[in-house]
Amino acid sequence: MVTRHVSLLTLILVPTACLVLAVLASLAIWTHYSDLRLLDRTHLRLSEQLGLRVATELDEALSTPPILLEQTRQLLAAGVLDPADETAMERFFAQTIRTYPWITNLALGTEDGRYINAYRYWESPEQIYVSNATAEGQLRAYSVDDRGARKAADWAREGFTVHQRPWYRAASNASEEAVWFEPYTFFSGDAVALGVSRQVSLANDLRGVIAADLSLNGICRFLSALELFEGATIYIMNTDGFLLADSSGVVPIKQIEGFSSLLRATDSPAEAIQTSSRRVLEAQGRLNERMQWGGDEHLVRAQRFEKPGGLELIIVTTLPREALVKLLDTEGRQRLAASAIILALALLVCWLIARSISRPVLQLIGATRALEAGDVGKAAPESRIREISALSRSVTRMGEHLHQILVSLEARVRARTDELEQANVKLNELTRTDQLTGLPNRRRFDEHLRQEWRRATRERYPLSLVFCDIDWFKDYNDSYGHPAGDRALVQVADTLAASIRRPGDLAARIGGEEFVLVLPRLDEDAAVAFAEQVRLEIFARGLPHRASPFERVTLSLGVTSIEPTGDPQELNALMSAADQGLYLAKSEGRNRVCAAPAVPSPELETIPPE
Ligand SMILES: Nc1nc2c(ncn2[C@@H]2O[C@H](COP(=O)(O)OP(=O)(O)OP(=O)(O)O)[C@@H](O)[C@H]2O)c(=O)[nH]1
Repeated sequence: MVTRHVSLLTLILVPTACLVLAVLASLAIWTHYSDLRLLDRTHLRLSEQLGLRVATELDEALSTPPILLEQTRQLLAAGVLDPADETAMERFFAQTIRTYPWITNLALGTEDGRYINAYRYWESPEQIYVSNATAEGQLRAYSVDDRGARKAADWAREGFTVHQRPWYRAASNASEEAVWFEPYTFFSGDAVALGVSRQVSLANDLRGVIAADLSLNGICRFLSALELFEGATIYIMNTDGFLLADSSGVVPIKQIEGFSSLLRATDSPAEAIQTSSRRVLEAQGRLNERMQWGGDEHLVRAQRFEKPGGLELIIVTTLPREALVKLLDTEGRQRLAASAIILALALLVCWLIARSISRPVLQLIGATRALEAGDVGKAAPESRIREISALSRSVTRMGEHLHQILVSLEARVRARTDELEQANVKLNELTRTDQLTGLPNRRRFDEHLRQEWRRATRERYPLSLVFCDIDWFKDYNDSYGHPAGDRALVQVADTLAASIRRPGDLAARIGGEEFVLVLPRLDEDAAVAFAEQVRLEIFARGLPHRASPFERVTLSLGVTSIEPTGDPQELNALMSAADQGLYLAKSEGRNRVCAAPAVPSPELETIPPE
């Protein structure tokens, strides 16, 4: 099976990156769904809060007319104000509406048909007017100054019947409670007004009706000033479906042939109002549902607003879902960007971590490969990671240990090699030495003879060879025993060894009781003299030999000499001549020296020089 290898960097980087991606993706999904839930909650809460704010504002604005009516009623009842004193009444009305900027009209109508009022137009609220009508229907209007005194006549009209006015009729049909009458538009066409009227008792029990009107344009301004996001609408209508105020910033009035009138919400040019109002009216002003228009889903919330005196209004908010989603999308994009940055940073950190782990590991691999290659002296690289550092120190120690082992091994091998070499020298020596006598043996003799023969050839001097053989040695052994024979051999060997003193001379044992002397630089005569000397020395030692006619141990010696020319047959000739000399010595009675000339002959077996 083939093992697939993965790098440490990949092993750390890929799973960590996948993990980070998975966490970010789960977070994104979770956030998305939690955003949607939050969106729905926010949607609802926002429309509730908007409705509440509008209701509060409306309540405050609409609380003024009834208060003014109550104040006027009390003053009339107490006789402080006298309807007969028109000038005082006018001034009181003019000064009162000047104090309340949203109040557009304060009026009194009496049962006997007289009428007194103060009013203002919406486009020039600073300018106050008064008007008054006689029981005969002559109506006169005047502008007034800051103190409420008539400044100039404004306009006049005949045939004014106060009892026909809607506000008068509304109150006179009711009890003494304040009654809200139908909303109306200013004949100037720039405001929608809402008013309240009530019956009052005047001096001498004469009954009359007082009324206070206020413009809803202030509410319109308040609605348009609310910070609604794009596509959101808020409007107020009455239960008959007439639009009183909305957040568009335009007063909801329709103009037909120079006359202004109230606009039905279902006729509004604003799609949000037109579409939602129908459903709101069907639901009688209580609604909280999602509706679809303009390609977006809207949350439509309607609440009723009621005040004593029969005022029933509906406050409607429509909030598009898309706008909120867009807000969330902006948030989402920011979150996405932040996530991308976090992801990039996380990947960078992963890569740094992976590299900080893999790099020292790779360096460690390098160090162990160096160890493998035999480079044991190097320290493994250090790392800041504790575990890798421990591993690195361990590899270093292993290297040092290996180094020590190697050094001691080398020392031991050197020592062993030295010992072996010495043993070899010794062994070599032993293989060239005769064990019994300690003299060089046959092998050493052969080497030495060749060596001296080559040198004598080179340097052109004579080379002599002497074969020595103990006489009647078999009988010696037979007479004295083999160990005694050995001792005799050793004594003869000692004598021979002692006889040679010059470099190049050699005394060797080449057979049982056979010895040889190699004598370079001696010619035949000198060699014969040397051999004679040796024979005499052995003889002189007087080693007893009862089986010998000389009654002592004696030597027979065969001498030969040559001036070598380099002919390989010369070595054989030397050997065979020395042997021949020895044969002569034996055959002529033993205990003597005989010489034989060394003659190289092709019949002789050739001893190779090496
Ligand atoms: N003790 C002892 N005897 C040895 C050794 N090597 C050879 N010999 C004996 O030497 C004797 C040699 O005998 P031969 O070759 O017959 O010669 P020889 O008796 O000396 O007679 P000639 O040489 O003719 O005088 C043999 O009996 C061998 O056993 C040795 O290392 N120790």
